[in-house]
Amino acid sequence: MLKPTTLAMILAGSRVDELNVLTYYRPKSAVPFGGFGRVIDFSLSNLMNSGIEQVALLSQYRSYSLINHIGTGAAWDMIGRYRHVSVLPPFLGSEETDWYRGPADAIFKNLDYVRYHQPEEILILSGDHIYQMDYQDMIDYHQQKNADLTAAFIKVPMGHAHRFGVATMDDENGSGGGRITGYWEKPENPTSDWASMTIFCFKPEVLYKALAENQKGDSYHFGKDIIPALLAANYRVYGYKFCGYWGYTRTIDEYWQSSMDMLGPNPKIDLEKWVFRTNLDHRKIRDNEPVLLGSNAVVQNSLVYNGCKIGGTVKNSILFPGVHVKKGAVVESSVLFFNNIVGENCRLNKVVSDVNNTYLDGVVAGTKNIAAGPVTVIGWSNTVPSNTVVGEGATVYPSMARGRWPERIDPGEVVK
Ligand SMILES: Nc1ncnc2c1ncn2[C@@H]1O[C@H](COP(=O)(O)OP(=O)(O)O[C@H]2O[C@H](CO)[C@@H](O)[C@H](O)[C@H]2O)[C@@H](O)[C@H]1O
Repeated sequence: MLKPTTLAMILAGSRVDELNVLTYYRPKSAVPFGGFGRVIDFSLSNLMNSGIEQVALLSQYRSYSLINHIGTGAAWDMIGRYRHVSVLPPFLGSEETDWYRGPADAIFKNLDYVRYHQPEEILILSGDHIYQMDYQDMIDYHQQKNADLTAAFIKVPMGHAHRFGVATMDDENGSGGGRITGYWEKPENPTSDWASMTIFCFKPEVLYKALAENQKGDSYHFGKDIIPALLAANYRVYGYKFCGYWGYTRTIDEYWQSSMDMLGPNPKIDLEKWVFRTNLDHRKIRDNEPVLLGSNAVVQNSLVYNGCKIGGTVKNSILFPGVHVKKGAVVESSVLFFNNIVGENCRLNKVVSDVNNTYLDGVVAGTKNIAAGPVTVIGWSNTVPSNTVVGEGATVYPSMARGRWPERIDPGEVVK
């Protein structure tokens, strides 16, 4: 008999078209974030800090980097007799050979796994977001209300509400939350600015029944299908209000902004206060030598991880392990993933650069207007020839063959 407890199922499946080249080879949850980790580390660290130790991850889109990153789960202390993090990719069933048709279907297809754990409650959450939250507070609220489903909501600017599932609650002004009185999935003209964070706490029997019913339809989403069905059947559906920071990072601009939110004198994401863990063995992060600052190096307001070598100037930027910035080069307001090499006298402004990119000497990439100009994105494994100019807001796809590079890439151009 297993210990009855909370079982967490992390939805880590999707590609997210708006992040284009960053999710070309990996799901959004596996996108590097914060100078040494991945987006998924926020959910996993939240679970660890909330004392939730039975975790499964559902992924079907190019899961390789995610599986590698999770490893044994030891990074989040999730290894032991009653502690684990399992990756559940789609499988060939005994009768059918289906991919997950949507998040609700992904959970449905793994219900035997869920039932085996005999959870007291089931926490379903997206692995795609940047936030620090104690799920235990939400579970306490769920139990206190004797709710069938509790979903977490955060206030967003009204102008953005159409991008989310939004709800009205019967205790609009209360601090905790309230019973949900109306729910709309990505409505054209929203009447509420409380956005669903895709964090759900279910009573197991209610979830099992709702997912079985949902299989009769042809759409398999929690926001679009499951919540409205439960509300229509008069189940006890509650909203839990979250007041902390939430980085949605759905677009490149949001990804860049959330990264910048880690800098400054009062970062919005404090990795120290709420313990943040990542797998230090993945990509051998643990083995990186100390940062080497050359005699002319200038580093201001930046996160620079071990394994970096700086000979030039780095301002308001995030450098993952193994980044080299050679002498005379200036990197400003940029995020450089693992093992980027920035050659002499290069200038990178507001650039997000995926892993293993090399900028040969004299490359100029990005905007002159850091405050308002667009982000420039360079997909992984590119070697940018000397003196190339990459215009602001350009997107370069991964692994552009050497030699095919134009001398100049125009602002906003997409190069494949
Ligand atoms: N086949 C699959 N297998 C496994 N995981 C999968 C999957 N397909 C998607 N996922 C994951 O499920 C979560 C929800 O993704 P969706 O694409 O269904 O919704 P979207 O993110 O647009 O909006 C949602 O997220 C916003 C922000 O939380 C809410 O406001 C809104 O109501 C909600 O629909 C994501 O974490 C995604 O990675």
